[in-house]
Amino acid sequence: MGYVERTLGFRTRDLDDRDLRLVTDIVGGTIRWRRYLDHLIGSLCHDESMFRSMEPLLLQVLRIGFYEIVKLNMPPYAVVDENVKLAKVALRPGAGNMVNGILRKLVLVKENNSLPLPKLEGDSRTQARALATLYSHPVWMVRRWTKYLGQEEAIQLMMWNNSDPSFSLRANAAKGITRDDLVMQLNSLKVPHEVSLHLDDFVRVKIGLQNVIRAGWLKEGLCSVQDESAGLVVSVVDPQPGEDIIDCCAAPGGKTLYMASRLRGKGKVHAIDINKGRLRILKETAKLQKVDGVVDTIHADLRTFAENSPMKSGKVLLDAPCSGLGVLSKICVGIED
Ligand SMILES: C[S@@+](CC[C@H](N)C(=O)[O-])C[C@H]1O[C@@H](n2cnc3c(N)ncnc32)[C@H](O)[C@@H]1O
Repeated sequence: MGYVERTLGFRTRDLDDRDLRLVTDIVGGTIRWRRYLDHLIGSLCHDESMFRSMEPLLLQVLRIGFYEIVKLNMPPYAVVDENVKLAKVALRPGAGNMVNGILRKLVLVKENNSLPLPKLEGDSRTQARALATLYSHPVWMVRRWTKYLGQEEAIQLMMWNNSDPSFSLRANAAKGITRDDLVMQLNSLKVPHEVSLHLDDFVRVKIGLQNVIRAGWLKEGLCSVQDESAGLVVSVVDPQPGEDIIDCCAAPGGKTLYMASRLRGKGKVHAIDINKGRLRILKETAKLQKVDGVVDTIHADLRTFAENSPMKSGKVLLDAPCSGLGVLSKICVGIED
């Protein structure tokens, strides 16, 4: 699920759809582009020490203003006005003057097409540092991707990471929900969507996830947020009613639950995981999604599990821990060096 949406939670309940999307975008965008924004803010401060010693809240207000002007291309003077007000309310009147001064400098350099950004030149280390700023990624990541993929592909990957993520929803067949039901619900919520080209139960959603959350469909287990890529893995396993399947690194259960729903009440998915807390989430979600009858959770370390347990199955899924770098656009974290 979108981490930003989840973090904002109830604080946004009084906003209309348009404002909600804007807030979500600003929060996600300022986190994603932090390195880039901080570089610009630092460059437009009088000196390095002014930037280094800036109060966190003031820096945050500036990041919002910079993001709105540079990345969202919002009307600059409205942005200055709003963020000056914000600084005055959040901090004190004097902070408004400072925000005013720095944002106006930004408006000027942007209008003159002279944003103080690093040039892509020099040795590979210098270029990596420039790319890290331009695309707001840690230097080590830029160096690793440039080495393995080449500069062009590394840039494409970083642009993808910083783009707005899209999500997929899976209709929960175990609760009698078809994709058509899900589409009808999305239509009634006015959430733009398109059906998956690859998976019968999936619908793609770019914006409006908050509306789905508010409608309670996720809480009631009628559908779940699941990547199509995860769904495709399950398609390869192709669970059939009556089968016994072992899911070796199962929690929090995205693939287990989809496999379970495809068993149509007959068979078992044996869900093994070393992490008790994550396994508990899996168990609770299985109940919510009405597949608990075909899910058997096993708290165990896979490295020793096989020695003590003679479990056999024709189908075994191993979704081992990974770096998580493939889902950066979705989890929207500030990635540090
Ligand atoms: C990539 S996640 C699995 C995601 C899951 N398949 C899904 O679709 O939601 C990897 C999981 O492996 C588990 N894990 C790591 N080492 C393990 C071990 N030695 N034995 C069992 N599970 C392990 C972690 O606790 C984590 O939940």
